[in-house]
Amino acid sequence: MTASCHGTTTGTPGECFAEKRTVNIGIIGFGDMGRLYAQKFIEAGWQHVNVCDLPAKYDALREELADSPIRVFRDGHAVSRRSDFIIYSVEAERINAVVALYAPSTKMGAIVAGQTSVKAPEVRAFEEHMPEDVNIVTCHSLHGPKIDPTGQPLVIVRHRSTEDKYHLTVRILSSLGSEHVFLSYEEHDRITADTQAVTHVAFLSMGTAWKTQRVFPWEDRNYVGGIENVKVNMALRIYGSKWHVYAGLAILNPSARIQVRQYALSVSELFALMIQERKEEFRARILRAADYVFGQAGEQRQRSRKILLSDEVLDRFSLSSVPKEKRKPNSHLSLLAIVDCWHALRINPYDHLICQTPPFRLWVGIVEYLFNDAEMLESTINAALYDMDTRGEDLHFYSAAQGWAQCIEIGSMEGYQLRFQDTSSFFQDRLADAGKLSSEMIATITRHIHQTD
Ligand SMILES: NC(=O)C1=CN([C@@H]2O[C@H](COP(=O)(O)OP(=O)(O)OC[C@H]3O[C@@H](n4cnc5c(N)ncnc54)[C@H](OP(=O)(O)O)[C@@H]3O)[C@@H](O)[C@H]2O)C=CC1
Ligand SMILES: O=C(O)C(=O)Cc1ccc(O)cc1
Repeated sequence: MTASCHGTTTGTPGECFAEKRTVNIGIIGFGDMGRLYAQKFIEAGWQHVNVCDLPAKYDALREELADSPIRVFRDGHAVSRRSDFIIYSVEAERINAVVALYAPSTKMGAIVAGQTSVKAPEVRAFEEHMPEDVNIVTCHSLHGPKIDPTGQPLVIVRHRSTEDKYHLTVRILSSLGSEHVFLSYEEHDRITADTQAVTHVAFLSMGTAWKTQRVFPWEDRNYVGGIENVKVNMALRIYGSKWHVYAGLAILNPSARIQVRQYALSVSELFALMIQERKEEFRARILRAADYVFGQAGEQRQRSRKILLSDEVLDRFSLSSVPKEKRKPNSHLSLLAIVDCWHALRINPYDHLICQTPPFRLWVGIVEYLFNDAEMLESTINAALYDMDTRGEDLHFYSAAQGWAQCIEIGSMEGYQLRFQDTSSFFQDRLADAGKLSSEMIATITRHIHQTD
């Protein structure tokens, strides 16, 4: 084994060959993310990857993985006893119960990590149930299971660890090829409350608003082209995913309520100004928020832009066969409200790009697109105040956003599930197409960003 595999994180996969033959990696929860991680560890040359799901799935998994180097065990006890590094990749809502169950079987001196999207409950569970000799270095991949982890952010939280176990963890996680972001668990939860929980509320509310109007947005010329494509593709992408992922990260994150509450308040206060046609107040509030988030518009009335979505990329990814017509003015209440929300909470979304998920990157991208185009922003403000078609749509968006925020506020997982499934079943015929198209859109935009870095 070379020196670089001892106590440093700089060893290349080749240099760490010996440790890849001896270290046992464990994964408890062989769902979408557990599978992705197991595959990546095997591809990187780790020879002992031990996995389990619920005992009831043991036989089926053994059969499925009969020809795979991944080793299947009956339960988390069997995985924990033999593994040096163990990742819990289960539903956030279950993390405490699952950790409590398997913690006593953890190998002495091992490292435990979790993949849940919210870290406070996970760290609490590890602290409460793990023996004191166990190291806690946890992680969170900020992308879904169908996205290539290469270059995507991977948060690593060193919570309680010796130096060598911490570096071993980083070397193991380097197999994913992601960009490491080192944070405390509190920082992680504060930032992801914005990059994930609030972003999802905006897209979920768009979906619910379309559903209550019985509108399939890909059939409606108002939702075709430009930033509308991002709204439609991302909303449907979320509704095509597992509800527990979104419910867990919103309801169990202690910072999410504060931020979601402010987003709902921003929607509500802006909507009140709109329907009262209080133009001066409304316009001044939007521009103050814009100055805070994007800086003062300079001589060319340009504000700062970092994501730089192009018209060509935006127009390329449409679910619709309806031709794009001249852009119809829209209030973009969802976008105005997020800038107002960032302003109210003194959040700089560009600082949060360190924890960007694909939907957040696109969200910031379309917001800056709107706020950078002075003409479009003025027509948006006018539509918000005086366009009666837009007002009807905004009423539905307003109601949906309040409903989602209340559901998160009261912390109802069941309510979240019912609301989520109610809207996703309305769109069910197009969810698969939207998932594919949005992944292509994300891949194109990721390439574009890396080329312009
Ligand atoms: N999907 C995503 O985009 C991302 C998800 N995450 C987080 O990663 C975690 C896993 O998500 P994901 O893989 O998508 O979810 P999945 O539902 O696909 O996987 C979770 C798996 O854990 C199993 N499980 C539950 N209890 C136990 C147990 N006691 N022992 C062993 N296995 C158990 C579940 O079984 P069953 O289904 O029968 O309950 C399921 O197969 C979540 O906390 C999520 O928030 C993080 C980043 C991205
Ligand atoms: O749509 C996507 O790609 C996502 O952003 C998925 C996602 C869901 C939960 C996470 O904790 C991280 C990423």
